[in-house]
Amino acid sequence: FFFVVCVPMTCRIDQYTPDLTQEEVDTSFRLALKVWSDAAPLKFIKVNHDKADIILSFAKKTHGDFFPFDGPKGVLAHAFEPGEDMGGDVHFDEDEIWTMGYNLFTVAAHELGHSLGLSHSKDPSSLMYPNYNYYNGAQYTLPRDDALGIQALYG
Ligand SMILES: CC(C)C[C@H](C(=O)NO)C(=O)N[C@@H](CC(=O)O)C(=O)NCc1ccccc1
Ligand SMILES: [Ca+2]
Ligand SMILES: [Zn+2]
Ligand SMILES: [Zn+2]
Repeated sequence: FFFVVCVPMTCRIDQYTPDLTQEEVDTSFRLALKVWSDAAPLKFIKVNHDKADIILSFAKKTHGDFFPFDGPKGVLAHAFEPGEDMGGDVHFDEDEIWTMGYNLFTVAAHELGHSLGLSHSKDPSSLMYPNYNYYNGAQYTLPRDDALGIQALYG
């Protein structure tokens, strides 16, 4: 028997999108976080004050980092690998039309993989594959490749 210590990560939603209600955004993010905390000893704590490990926000075009978004389509979002300040943060391209389940959950789950330290996978069936595949948030199970990846980091 070994005692698994959960790695606590604080999360904050900085900017919402007009495409969805606050409740829908919170739900999509909660489901996306759960994908990872179900696969590795991670604990996500939602905070509202400033300091947080993972800050999620929506932005368009140039938005304060060196990776301006590109308008509709193309890049949908990006995330920074774990670290100080912008480390772990996730930015969603506001020029996309964000919808419930269809894509906010999927993109958030993919981006959070980056926030936790995972890079893109070559396995086309993985969540961390560079190209977008639709997954339904309801009965989603993390592909094996991604589960192995996150356990290599936090298992
Ligand atoms: C070079 C980076 C900044 C490209 C960017 C990405 O991978 N962010 O994590 C991105 O938005 N990729 C698109 C690729 C594409 O348009 O097909 C994407 O849909 N990312 C979200 C995604 C990718 C795979 C599975 C689920 C969601
Ligand atoms: Ca875009
Ligand atoms: Zn950004
Ligand atoms: Zn990616």
